[in-house]
Amino acid sequence: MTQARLMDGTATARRIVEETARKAAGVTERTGTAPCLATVLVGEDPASVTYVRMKQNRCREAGIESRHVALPASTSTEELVGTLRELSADPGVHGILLQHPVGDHVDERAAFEAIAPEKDVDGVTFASFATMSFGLPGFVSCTPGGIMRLLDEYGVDPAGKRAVVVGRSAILGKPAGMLLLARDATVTYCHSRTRDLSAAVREADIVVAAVGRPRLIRGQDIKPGAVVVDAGYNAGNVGDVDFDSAVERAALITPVPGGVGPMTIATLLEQTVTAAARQLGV
Ligand SMILES: Nc1nc(=O)c2c([nH]1)NC[C@@H]1CN(c3ccc(C(=O)N[C@@H](CCC(=O)O)C(=O)O)cc3)C=[N+]21
Repeated sequence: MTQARLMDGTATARRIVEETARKAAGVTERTGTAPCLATVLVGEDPASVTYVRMKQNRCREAGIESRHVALPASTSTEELVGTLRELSADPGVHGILLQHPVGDHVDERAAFEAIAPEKDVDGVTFASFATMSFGLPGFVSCTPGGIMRLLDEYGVDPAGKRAVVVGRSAILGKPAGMLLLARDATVTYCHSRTRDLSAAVREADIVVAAVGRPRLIRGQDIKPGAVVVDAGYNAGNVGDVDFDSAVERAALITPVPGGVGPMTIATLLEQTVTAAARQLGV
């Protein structure tokens, strides 16, 4: 068996960001206002700080302004909701990203729901989940949206295929399965209560690993010729897939880093410019 072909998220994301930068410049030229993304971070978790900084850097490269709101770890649900409502009402802000996680004492769902749907460029609100589930136009969760774009880029049509999503989180596993379902895949969700995960994964034509368990999915569980998408983000840039063994069985596989991560950010930028264009009437 030959080794899998890599799905290059870095190169694909770079093309998307370049295209997004052209669109952002168009919006700025026609309206005199640059697209603006507000990033909200609760606490100082080093990984979250790094991710938010990467998002801001990509924004700058694409001609998107970013406005950062750093809140202390002690922030209450009410305070966070208040901040997000203000940003939702602020005409100078076109997109809002509340970095997950927000801390156990905060009601993250209540916070997400304080984001105006038209500014939900991270695709975390119930409104966005509904449109994703029905395959209707709207903002998609950034990592799942980035995954679908990468599959398209590499000619993978989910229709009729067995897709197994490992993980069911609100902004990753669950919407990833919904987007695959909307594209006519036969979707199975696996999670911490699944019996015989290996048996389920072995049935998959498309595997999306999104649990945050380093190297949980091994090559021996991959059906030969399957498409393997590693959406796990764990400390030290280790994915949820054991790449070295999986690459021997898969037909296509995403590396970590350089796979799903850059696509997540590219999707966020693209949706921010779309939101700005709509709000500015172009
Ligand atoms: N509301 C919310 N939306 C998110 O989309 C969101 C979030 N919260 N919380 C955390 C996760 C994680 N996440 C990543 C984004 C980019 C990379 C990424 O680009 N990683 C690089 C490597 C980064 C490095 O070199 O350190 C890569 O995979 O090539 C990784 C992880 C977005 N998330």
